[in-house]
Amino acid sequence: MLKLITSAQMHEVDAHTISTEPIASVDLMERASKAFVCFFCNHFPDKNISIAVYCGTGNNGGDGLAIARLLKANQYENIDVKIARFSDHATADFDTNFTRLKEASVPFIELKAGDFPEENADVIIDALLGSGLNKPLSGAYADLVKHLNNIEKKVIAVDVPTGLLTEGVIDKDAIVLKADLVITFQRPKLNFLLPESASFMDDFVVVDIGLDENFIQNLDSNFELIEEKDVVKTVRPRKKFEHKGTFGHALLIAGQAKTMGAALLCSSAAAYAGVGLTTVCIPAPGLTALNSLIPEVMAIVREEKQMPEIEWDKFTVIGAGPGLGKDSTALMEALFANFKKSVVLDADALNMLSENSDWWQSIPENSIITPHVKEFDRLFGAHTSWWERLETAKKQAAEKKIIIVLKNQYTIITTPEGSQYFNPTGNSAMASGGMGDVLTGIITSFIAQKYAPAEAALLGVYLHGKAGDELALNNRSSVVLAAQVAAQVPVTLAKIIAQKNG
Ligand SMILES: NC(=O)C1=CN([C@@H]2O[C@H](COP(=O)(O)OP(=O)(O)OC[C@H]3O[C@@H](n4cnc5c(N)ncnc54)[C@H](O)[C@@H]3O)[C@@H](O)[C@H]2O)[C@@H](O)CC1
Ligand SMILES: Nc1ncnc2c1ncn2[C@@H]1O[C@H](COP(=O)(O)OP(=O)(O)O)[C@@H](O)[C@H]1O
Ligand SMILES: [K+]
Repeated sequence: MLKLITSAQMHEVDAHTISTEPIASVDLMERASKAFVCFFCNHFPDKNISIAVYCGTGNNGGDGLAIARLLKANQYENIDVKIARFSDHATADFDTNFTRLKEASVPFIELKAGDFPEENADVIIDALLGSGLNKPLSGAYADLVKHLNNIEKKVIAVDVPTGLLTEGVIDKDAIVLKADLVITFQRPKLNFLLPESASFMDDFVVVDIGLDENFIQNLDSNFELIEEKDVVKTVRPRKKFEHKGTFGHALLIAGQAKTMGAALLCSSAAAYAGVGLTTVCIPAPGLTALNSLIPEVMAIVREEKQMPEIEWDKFTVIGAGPGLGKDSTALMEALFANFKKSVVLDADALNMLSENSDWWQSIPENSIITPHVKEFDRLFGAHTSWWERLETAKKQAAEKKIIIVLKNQYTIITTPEGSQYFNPTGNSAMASGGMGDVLTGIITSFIAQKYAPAEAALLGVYLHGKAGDELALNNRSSVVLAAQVAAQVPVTLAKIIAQKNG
């Protein structure tokens, strides 16, 4: 896991690294600037492009000055620097780099508030403000950023897009210099992982600047980014002599006439993810489709008005909700009355739960809910920002002793203990119907296979996204369908297990 930290903590890490490595802060700035330039040179190999580096007078601006000098040393000849000296304050490392810039004869001008020259460069490097932002942009900075946004150039931001808060509620009307790419130092900033950042930046990459990792990992933060090695550590390869009884029996309660596909998708995904036995509880019209698509899955047929006979004790885990419709409250109540092990609730199970809040007290501890944003808000009330949703998830997971999987580009898994794990896998080719149903099947399958529910959630979310990445990225496919992801899971899983075996 990579611990994710606030800007204030990042400043602590800088200070700690400077004093204990030890390294002069201006040398750390040089190291950060080199890391930026190294990525930039690979990304923009054409040395003839014209580049304008906009610098503030803090350390982000200091980085900008060092970057301009290093780019010139790397044979980028068409460089000029624009310094936004809108106050008397400049950091010592800015001043040192200003002297070095002049020594290296990189052309520069100092901008005057309200009088900005025309910009003809191909690329703008944004080194105006970084993680030191402590209030919304106003005055000359706001004017400059609006001016640069209007000219619609390619913008590469240093560490943070100017004007974007790295954590806390992002104001959707904030004045931010929109970046095509952010080359950020050491860690993704928390807000880069929340959907509101999409209005201000298209993408980011993280470059290592050699800060003290041990110190970062020991900082007090409940936010973590899942790494592949965590998943490699968690998976358990199958052993000789293990049989279907070893891998549990999952029941999925899903599907209705119009949305039978959801039942097929979640139950097949459970089977592909390796559960020993899968049963799906569906209405009769789904039976032929089920048997044709995936004969390995067994069925409990339910009639419209009649409760099906379910031997609850037979099942290791139950996943409920995909395509279920909202008129299955009696079945859900029977589930909660009869089944005391972890359940996985998704889709219509969550929609019914939001209208039957007394069910909460019957949901077994360490159960998992997998809402997308609308289901989350239906359950816990409307939110105006994702930062607030993070706080709500933490509070609700602790109060209800459940694991909350809030789905998105970077799905967030919140445990009852208050940890919040961001998942890095997955891509927009997966934004297609049925994808969540597959995730429900996968997580249910891992619980059946005796992974602890939090492990099953982490493993399931990571693998689901990774399977989608393999399909979309390796095949250059712009759309991936849910059934393809389900069928890819065993392949993805095998690659993870192979890493474990060395
Ligand atoms: N040793 C370090 O601390 C390192 C810092 N690095 C760079 O330093 C940056 C952080 O530098 P600083 O802390 O100097 O901060 P910034 O350069 O981001 O901002 C400079 C100053 O601007 C002022 N400011 C904040 N919000 C403002 C607003 N809305 N309008 C006008 N002025 C505002 C603040 O006084 C702030 O300290 C990082 O983003 C990174 O680019 C890197 O060089 C790596 C090492
Ligand atoms: N842009 C994306 N990047 C990563 N994952 C995505 C993206 N779009 C969708 N997904 C994943 O697909 C799933 C969609 O779930 P959900 O909205 O419940 O779909 P459905 O209701 O159609 O089954 C989630 O796991 C989500 O993380
Ligand atoms: K910046």
